This record gives sequence, structure tokens and C-alpha cells, in this order.
Amino acid sequence: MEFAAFADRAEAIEAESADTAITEAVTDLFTDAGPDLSTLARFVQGRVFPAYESRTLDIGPRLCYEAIARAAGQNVSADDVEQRLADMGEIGAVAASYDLGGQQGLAAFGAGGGGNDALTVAELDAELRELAAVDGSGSQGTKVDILFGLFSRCSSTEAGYLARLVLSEMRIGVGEGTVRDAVAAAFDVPVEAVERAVQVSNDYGMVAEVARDEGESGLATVTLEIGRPVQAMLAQAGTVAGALEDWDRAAVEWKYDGARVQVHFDGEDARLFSRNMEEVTDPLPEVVDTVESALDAPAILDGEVVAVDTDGDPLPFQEVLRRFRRKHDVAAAREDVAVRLHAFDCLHAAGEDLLDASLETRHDRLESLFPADSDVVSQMWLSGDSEEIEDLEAEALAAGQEGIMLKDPTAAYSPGKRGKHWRKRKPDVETLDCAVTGAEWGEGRRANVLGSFELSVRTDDGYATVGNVATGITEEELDDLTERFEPHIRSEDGRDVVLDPAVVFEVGYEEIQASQSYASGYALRFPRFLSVREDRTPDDADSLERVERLAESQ
Ligand SMILES: Nc1ncnc2c1ncn2[C@@H]1O[C@H](COP(=O)(O)OP(=O)(O)OP(=O)(O)O)[C@@H](O)[C@H]1O
Repeated sequence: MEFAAFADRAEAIEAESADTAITEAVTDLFTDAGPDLSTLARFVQGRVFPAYESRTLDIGPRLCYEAIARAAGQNVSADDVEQRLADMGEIGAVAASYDLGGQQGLAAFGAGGGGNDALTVAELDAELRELAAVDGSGSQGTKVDILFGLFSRCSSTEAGYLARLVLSEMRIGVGEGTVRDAVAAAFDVPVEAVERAVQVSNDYGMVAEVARDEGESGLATVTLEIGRPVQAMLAQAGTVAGALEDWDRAAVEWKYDGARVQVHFDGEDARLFSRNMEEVTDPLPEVVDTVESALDAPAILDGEVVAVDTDGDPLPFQEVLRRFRRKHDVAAAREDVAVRLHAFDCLHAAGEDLLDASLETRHDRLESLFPADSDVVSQMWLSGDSEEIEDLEAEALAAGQEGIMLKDPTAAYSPGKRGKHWRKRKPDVETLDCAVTGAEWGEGRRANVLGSFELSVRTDDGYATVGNVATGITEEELDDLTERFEPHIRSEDGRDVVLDPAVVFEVGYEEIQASQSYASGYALRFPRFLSVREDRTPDDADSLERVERLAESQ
């Protein structure tokens, strides 16, 4: 296909606003694509390379302005192009606004073998790949030369889409969903089959070709490939209560404060990829060593790399990112900040793709890959007990981690999805300062110690209860608090104690719910004691109004 034909199709697609019309136009493009199908499936999304490749053209805007300026003629400078961009607001429109000479441009320049040298999609793709491969000193100049050669052969419509393509600003309204639906429609295969093949391969171009040439059965044979990174499965924010409502048991793991890494081991060598699929093998030699010395069969693992200090305690995640970006003097960087891998998932083991297996199965496989005494595999607890999960969260926070992950143990691995099967629970951003207006004596051995405290917020004429807190207080703290509250006991009835408001607790919680159980009309779900606000009196406690606002904003 000539690039001019693609540019016309892109223009027509861009002019459509209805999703169905856009999908139909892309479907037609794919049906007519012939040998250019895989390239067009990428171009239409503004991509030159498949999504799994971190390779880029590495063309900055300035370089593109220079190429356009040169193609536009002697009187135009890169500054002029930039100025026009400031006026027009979009590089495609700017490139299209110059007379770049179209096909005659290059002929006049003496190249291209004559006046009828239409740029084809295949040729453009090949030239852009060549451009991406240019390296070393003088590479910027060579890139401008190649790009200038391409612009010189463009009509104004072509120039607009070329500029948008090379600067990754295609934006004609075609996203991954459109391409998926169009591939399915063009080659009469189920959308789900296309989706699955894309999930494992991360390559729309290849999937489109397989759909066309081999149909549904061909798509089913697309598998994970060692060395071709998969999009990471992502998490939503969630609560313990919500997870236990949806699943019988939750798989609980520490949420490590580091950076995501995907490990690809081919049986001999390990390669590492970051969350955006960039290769980070060289900057992380100790992770490579860990994997290569432990594994003996091909595998794809998902995990988090954390930076640790000399005691093995975690350092802020910025330290890991610094290691990820380090290209030179890795050995020196390694001495400053060590990194460790916590592997938490296994996508492939010894020839078997595990994406469709349950998390529980995948985690078992993961554990079986490493020696029993290895601490690489992140521990996973299965629990249906909210208190047990809260204790795990407290342990994770005490160990300097970010919180916990709650995962559906029965769920498959869904690449690129931010679904409900993985939920992250970080410590509460909001806390409440509550006046303590009551308490309860403990039982048995702790009958003389207060064990639970009634929390209240301020109202116009006093205080209204919002819950009781017992979690998060150590026995030692309870002894101190009992001593502190005794002078404020107003009355007692069995184990129940009414306190004059004198002390303010800072508490965390998962959620505020409307509730008839408490005088405020609200209840804190899973309240946790954080500290005594020594700097506040009950008059400074949070108000019912704030609770109402927080409840609304959840
Ligand atoms: N045990 C774990 N399981 C899964 N992800 C984990 C785990 N420990 C740490 N993580 C990190 O937590 C992230 C989960 O949250 P999410 O999918 O929303 O990613 P994110 O957008 O990078 O969010 P965040 O900024 O909260 O890390 C993962 O991407 C991963 O980097």
C-alpha cells in the first residue's frame, strides 16, 4: 500500500466520531492491507514497533522540525516550524502546511530514481527501522537526513501523518480496543481469541497476521515467548472488608515498596524488564545472578525489586529507580545501594504457560522453582479472617513496606488489566482525631485493664459516637492508657465504662459507613489506634461535619 493511501484512510478515520464507524473503517483498512497488515496494525495506533519492544525512534521534536524545515526549502528554519507549531498547536497540521515538494521534491533533489517514486508503507517502515538503528557520533545528523528524505517525498496529507507517527502523536481515535475489534471483524475470528493472543504476545501486528492467515485455531497457538515481555497485571485500591465480601479467602502478600520487574529466564540467561517493558538486565546484575543460580528451566516471573540498606532493610523506592536508570559504573552503584528481588508470580515454567492457572497454582509453581531455603519468593498467606489480615498489614508496615496486596486466589493472570482480582491496601491517607468517651474493661487476666475504647466526634451540642477501637494498641500501651483514663471515669456498668472526654486518639480506618449503631449516624469500619494526640484536647477533636464530608468523598 502506498503511504498516501494510508494517509487518506487515516484522515477519513480521524473525521469519524462514532466508534462503530471508526471500527468499520479500520476493519476495511485491515482487509485491504495485504502484505502490510502487521505494519498498518501498528501505524494506525501511532506505533512503529510492537508494544513489547522498548525500542523507539529516539527522535526529539527539534530533530523533526529540522527535517521538516529542510524539506520545506531554504527560507524555512526549525525555529519557523516551531513558531508555526505555537500558532497552529499540532505538528501534523504544521507539516501539512508546508509545500514539501511531494514526489517531485526528491526527484528534483536527484534521488529516488525518477519522478514517480511514491513512498510505500513497507518502505517507510523499513526506513524508520533503519533510522532507529542509527547510533553513535553523528547519529542525530544521520537521523535528520533520513527524515528529510522521507518528508521530501510526502504530499501535504502524508507529511502530516508522518510527523505525527514519528513524534508518537498519531491520535486519530484508534485505541487497542478498536484494533482488537477490527481484527476480529476483518478476519471473522472471535474478539476473545484476538484479545487472548494480544495478551500473551503484546504484538498487534503479529496477531492480525495470524488471525488472517490461520484463523481462530492459529490464534490459540500464540503463546508466551521468553524474552518478549507481557503487560503487567495491575491492582485497584481496595479494602480488607471488600475483599472478604467478594472472596471466601484472600491471598495476602506484602506490598513491597520498589519497582516492578518481569524476569525472563531461557534456561541459561536471565533478562529483566521494567513495568514499561524497558530492558533493565544490565543495571541489576545481582537480580540476574539470583535468578540464574536458582533456576534450571525456562521461566517467566513477575516481582518487585526493592533497594535495601546494609541491614537488609528497605530503602525508599527512588533508590531502586536510580539503579534501574544506571547505565555506567553499575558495580559502584551496586556498592551504594543493593537490590533484592521479591518474586510474587509465575507466568511460565518449563514450557508451560500459566496465565490461565489460578494464583494459588501459579504461586505453588513459583515456590517449586526455588530452593526451599531461598527467600526470593514473596510469602503468600491465605486468610478469611480480617483481624489476621490486619495483623499482617501491621507487620508489613513495621517491616518498612508499603502495605499489603489482597488477591483473589482463584483468579487467572490478566496482563495489562487493572481489575478487581488484585487490590492494594495502603495505610489510610485520612485519619480521624476522636475524643475517647467510653471504654470497656478487659476479660480474664486483663480484667483490670481497659481493652477497648469508644470513639466520638464533636457535634454542636457535645459528642457523638462513631465506633470502638481495640486494634493497634499493645498491652503495654493499654496499661498506660488505663492509668491515664482512671481519673476520668464517670460511671461504670459491668464491663462498660463512661469516660469524661479528656483524651484524643488519632485513628485510621478503612471506610466510613452510614450506620444506626452509633449516635453520629456513621460507623468507622476497621478502626485502628495510631497514637494519642498529646497536642489536642477534646475540643479540637474532629467534627461530625468532617465525618460527613469524608463519607461523601469515599
Ligand atoms: N506482592 C505484590 N504483588 C503485586 N504487586 C506488588 C507486590 N508488592 C509490590 N507490588 C507493586 O505494587 C503495584 C500494585 O499496584 P498497581 O498495580 O496499582 O501499580 P502502580 O500503579 O504502580 O501503583 P503503586 O503506585 O500503588 O505501586 C505493582 O505494580 C507492583 O509494582
